[in-house]
Amino acid sequence: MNDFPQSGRPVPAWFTDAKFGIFVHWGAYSVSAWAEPTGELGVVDPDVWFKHNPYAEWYWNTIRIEGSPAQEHHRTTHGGRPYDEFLDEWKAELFDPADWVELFARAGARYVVPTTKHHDGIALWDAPGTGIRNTVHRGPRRDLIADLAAAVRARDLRFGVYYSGGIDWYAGRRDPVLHEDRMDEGRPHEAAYAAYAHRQVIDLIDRHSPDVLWNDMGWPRAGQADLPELFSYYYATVPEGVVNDRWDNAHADYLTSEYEADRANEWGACWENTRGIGFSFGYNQTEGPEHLLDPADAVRLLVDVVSRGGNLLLNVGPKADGTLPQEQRAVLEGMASWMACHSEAVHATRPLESGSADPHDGDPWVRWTRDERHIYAFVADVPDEAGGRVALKTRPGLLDPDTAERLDGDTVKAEAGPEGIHITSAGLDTPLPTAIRFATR
Ligand SMILES: CC(C)[C@@H]1NC[C@@H](O)[C@H](O)[C@@H]1O
Repeated sequence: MNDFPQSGRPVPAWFTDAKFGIFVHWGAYSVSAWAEPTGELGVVDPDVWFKHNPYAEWYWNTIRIEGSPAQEHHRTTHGGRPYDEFLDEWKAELFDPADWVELFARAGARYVVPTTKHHDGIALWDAPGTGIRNTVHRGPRRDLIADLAAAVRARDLRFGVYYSGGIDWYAGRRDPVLHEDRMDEGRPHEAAYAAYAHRQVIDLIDRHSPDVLWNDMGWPRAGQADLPELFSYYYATVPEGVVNDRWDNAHADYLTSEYEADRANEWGACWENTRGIGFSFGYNQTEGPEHLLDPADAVRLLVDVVSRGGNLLLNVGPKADGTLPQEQRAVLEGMASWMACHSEAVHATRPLESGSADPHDGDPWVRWTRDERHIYAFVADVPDEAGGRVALKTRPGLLDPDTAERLDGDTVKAEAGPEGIHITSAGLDTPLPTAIRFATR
C-alpha cells in the first residue's frame, strides 16, 4: 500500500503497480474531429490556447470564439449548424470494445478510463437527468460505457470513469471560455447543476463500481459540501478505488499532470501524467505524423514517468465509427511489441532510492527502475562512436555486473567501473530503450 499525503488514505497497490492506463476521449466531438494542431498544453502560449485550441473535444467552445479558424471551418464544412446535431450523426457502427481492450492489454495497460460525460454535457450512458441527450437514446443508441466496462473487466483490467464535473456547456453558461484566467466564468456552480452532477456520479458508481473516479475541471461550489459523503459512498462501494485530484482541492488520492502542465504535481509515491498520442484527446483529423508520438516516444515517456514514481494515462481518441485511428493503433502496437519482453521492468516496480543511480538525458538516454530482487537500467541513443559501451553512474557496489542480462535476450557484457558499471552491448543506439536487468547485491 502507498500512503499519499494529499488524502492520507493508503492508495491500493493495484494502482501504483499498474503504471500504465489508457484514457478514451470519445464523444459527439469525434464527429467534427477537428482542431488546429497548435501544440502541447503547458507549452502553447495561454493567450493563444483557446482561440486555437488543439483539443478537438473542445470544438463546441472553439467554434463559438469569434474569428477562430475552427469557427470558419465549422461554417464552411458544417454550415454553422448546431453542435448538438453531431450527436445524431455519431453512429459508432464499428465499435468493437473487445478489439480495443485486447490492444490496450497487449500494450501493457492495466486500467482503462473512458469519458462518460465531457464538457459538451453529452453522456455516453443513460445518465439520470439527461433526457435524450445521451448515446442510449440518440446517435449510437448504445450504452457505450457499459459495453466498454464489460470488455475491460472480461480482460481482467481495471475500469475507471472520467466525468466532467466542473464544465458542462449544456447546464452551464454557453459563453465560450476565452482564457484560462476566466475558466471559472464558463463553469456552472448553482445547486441544481451540483445535484445533477452528484446524481450522475452516484449512478456511475452504482452501475460500474469504477476502480478510478477521474473527475475533471473541479466541482460546482454548491455541491462541494456533499463531496465527503460522495467519496465515503464511493470507497464503501469500491474499497480499492482511487480518486484523482481535480475536485477543486476537496480531495485527492493522487495528483495529476497534463502534457507539460502541472508537472509540479509529479512527486511522491502516487501521481499520474496524462496526454494524447497527438496534441488532442478527442480524435483530430488534422493531426499528421509530425504531431504524434511514435512508439519510441511513447515508450520513453512511460519509462521516464515510471522511473520517477508515476503512472502514465495515455489517451486514444476513437473515430465516430468506433474504430481507433490507424496511426494511434500503430503506437499501441509498437508499445505492445516492446512490452512483450519489458513488462517486468515496468509493472509493479518502484523508483530507485535517490542518488543511487543517475538518470541521463541525451546520448545515451538512461532511466532506472527496481523491484525487490532486481534493478533495471533502460538505455537508448548510445552514440555510434561509443562502440556500444555505456558507463552507468551508480552508487559503488549497487549492482553485480556478473548478473547483467538484457530483457530482449541479446548479449550484454558488464564490468565494474570507477563510477559504477560499464556495459557493452550492440543495438543500444536506437531511440527505443532496452532494459538491462541486474540482481541487487
Ligand atoms: C486530461 C484530460 C482529461 C483533459 N482534461 C482537461 C479537458 O479540458 C480536456 O479536454 C481533457 O479532457
